[in-house]
Amino acid sequence: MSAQIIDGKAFAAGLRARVGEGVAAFHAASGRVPGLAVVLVGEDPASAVYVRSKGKATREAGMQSFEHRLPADVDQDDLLAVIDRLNGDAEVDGILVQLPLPPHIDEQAVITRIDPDKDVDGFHPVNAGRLATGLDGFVPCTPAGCVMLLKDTLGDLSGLDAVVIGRSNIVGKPMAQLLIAESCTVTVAHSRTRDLAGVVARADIVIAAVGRAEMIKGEWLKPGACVIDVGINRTAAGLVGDVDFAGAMSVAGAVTPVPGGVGPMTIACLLRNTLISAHRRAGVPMIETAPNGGER
Ligand SMILES: Nc1nc(=O)c2c([nH]1)NC[C@@H]1CN(c3ccc(C(=O)N[C@@H](CCC(=O)O)C(=O)O)cc3)C=[N+]21
Repeated sequence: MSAQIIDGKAFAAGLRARVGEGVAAFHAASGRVPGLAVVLVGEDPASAVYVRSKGKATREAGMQSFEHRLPADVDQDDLLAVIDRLNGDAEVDGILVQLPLPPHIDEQAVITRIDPDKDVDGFHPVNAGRLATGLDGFVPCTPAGCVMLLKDTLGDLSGLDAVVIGRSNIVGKPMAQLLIAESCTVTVAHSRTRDLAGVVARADIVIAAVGRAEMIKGEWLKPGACVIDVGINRTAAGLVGDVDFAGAMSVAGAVTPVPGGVGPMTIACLLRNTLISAHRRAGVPMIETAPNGGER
């Protein structure tokens, strides 16, 4: 038996096309085009690639892309001044500061400086609090994309056992919040979890976000489980996820590939959040772009 491969790349292309239609409708209603500002500090090649593909996707959706490149040794105060300027710029609906930042910069101070109502990454503590309490805000893009793929694959998630492996502020914690909101029974596992294999064995839904190549083994899975692999690990053998893909394929019901799974959804959800922000800031009601509801 072989699992269904969840085609995140195709789903994300559809979502980006609908966001593009939403951009055109917003332009017709408001006379302006949504804008996303991306700030890149330093010249890390992987980050530069991501920033370039975000800029390209932003323009393809009909939005404005503002790119700010700062040297690796930039003063924290100068970076904060750039954020202040973007916070006050009416053309900018979304601000993304590419992470990680160089070690001399206080990442939390930078994230907290972004206007929560332009924080399309959903990393500001105000947005984390809104998500935890069920208020409208911005949901982090990777977990939002994972929920869309889960609903597309499984339909209603209510009552399912979900295990989130990883407890980062960016993926694991917001992922758990979203699954709680979908009425799953949620377990959050991490590096100190005892008997990870035993925890995974009970799960109808497995979200792997540990950042360790092929750590989650196919034999651990409950037969028929839906496996969402958030990992992107560069190895000698190429790009691999946090899940042993071949092993998972012979036990699971459905699996996301790496690449072509969660990654493209992250960018599509970033564009969707920017469109949502533009509508909120202009006071224009928005037509839903996610096929299965999407997240706040
Ligand atoms: N403030 C901030 N927000 C982010 O959302 C953010 C960030 N910082 N720092 C870096 C990570 C990483 N990230 C990815 C986005 C898309 C793919 C993606 O599209 N991947 C493709 C191609 C992978 C490849 O070939 O390299 C795929 O998985 O199929 C991957 C990774 C966003 N990040």
